[in-house]
Amino acid sequence: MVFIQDETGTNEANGAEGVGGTRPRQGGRSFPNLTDTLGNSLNDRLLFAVPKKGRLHQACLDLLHGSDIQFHRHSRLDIALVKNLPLALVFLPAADIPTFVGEGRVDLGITGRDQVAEHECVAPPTATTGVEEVLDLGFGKCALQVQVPANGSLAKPEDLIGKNVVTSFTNLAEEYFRKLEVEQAGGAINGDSNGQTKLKTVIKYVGGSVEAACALGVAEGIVDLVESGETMRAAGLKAISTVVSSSAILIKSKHASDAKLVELITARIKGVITAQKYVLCTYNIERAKLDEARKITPGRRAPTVNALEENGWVAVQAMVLRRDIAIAMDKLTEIGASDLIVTKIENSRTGD
Ligand SMILES: Nc1ncnc2c1ncn2[C@@H]1O[C@H](COP(=O)(O)OP(=O)(O)OP(=O)(O)O)[C@@H](O)[C@H]1O
Ligand SMILES: O=P(O)(O)OC[C@H]1O[C@H](OP(=O)(O)OP(=O)(O)O)[C@H](O)[C@@H]1O
Repeated sequence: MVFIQDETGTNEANGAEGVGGTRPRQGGRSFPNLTDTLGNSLNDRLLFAVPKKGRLHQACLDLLHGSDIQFHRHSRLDIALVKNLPLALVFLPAADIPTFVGEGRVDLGITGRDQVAEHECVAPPTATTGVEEVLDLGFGKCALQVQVPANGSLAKPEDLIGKNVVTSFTNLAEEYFRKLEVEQAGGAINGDSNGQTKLKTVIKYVGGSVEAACALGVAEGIVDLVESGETMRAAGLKAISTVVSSSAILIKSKHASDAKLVELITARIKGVITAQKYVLCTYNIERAKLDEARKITPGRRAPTVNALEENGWVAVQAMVLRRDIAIAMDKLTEIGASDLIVTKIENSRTGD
């Protein structure tokens, strides 16, 4: 349960500084379970939902740290007041974050794109509800895939029609097999009394260890997340189709209460993400080779070039994608660059 206590009797909101300040409580948001003192302070704060456990949790904490969002989370409490911004963090399961943000109860959130897609199957966005994607955070990359026993007879998703499929993503799985069944029936399948098409495929929910379902005889196939593929291989499964590709995303509500603060947090997070993606490469090169060198390290806008005291030589500095740096260094060395230095970027603001 999400709740908060004021253990010290102090109102930490009074210490909040910076963007935002005291704002009127946003429309429709109420926290009946909160004590008065901290309830008031929460209503003056932007609420930011963060996965409380699982694969995205630590990466989110690192991102908050890099963005200088300072907080102390009391043990067992799912809300933490941020010390240096009018912001409160709400620790929730990744699967629930699209609901809270989509209904405007929480302003910002980080979750997987797969979780947003799963939520939108049952709560399609309207003009006033639903989430808006602000940023792709570049971590938590995985794919929700249809998987079957590697040495079995099933080879394509259509082979699972009418069979048992186990998943934690029942909405996406239902939507996926409904489409397949409609396609197989040439566009028409029997409707039930609500006009909803009746699925032949049986979709069963399990909360975790989905990969065990086939070996245990609960299902002929599963719909589950794959990153490295190790879990799938170890369970003797193979992927036969991808339902959704996912990564962690920053989302916001359509009613976010403090647009300026949302912008500031987005800029900080973007700065940290960019810093993680790039390194700074500096080297010396003969001016005659500068054009070639610029092609290898074009920088984000352009490289910085400074004249060296030594005649005919320049010093170059450029941001290079971390994943490309080894090849760039090989190529620079080949054309005669010297004194190559690669530096980690701690933080950044790139202005785009
Ligand atoms: N193997 C993975 N690699 C990368 N990202 C993943 C992986 N598994 C899950 N994710 C991402 O993390 C999100 C949360 O999944 P996870 O299973 O960690 O959450 P949880 O169910 O809250 O935690 P737990 O499984 O520990 O109870 C997923 O929706 C997906 O976006
Ligand atoms: O392709 P891989 O790198 O092996 O990752 C895939 C596994 O990761 C997730 O489960 P997780 O380990 O989070 O635990 P869970 O089974 O309890 O959900 C997912 O459900 C797969 O089981």
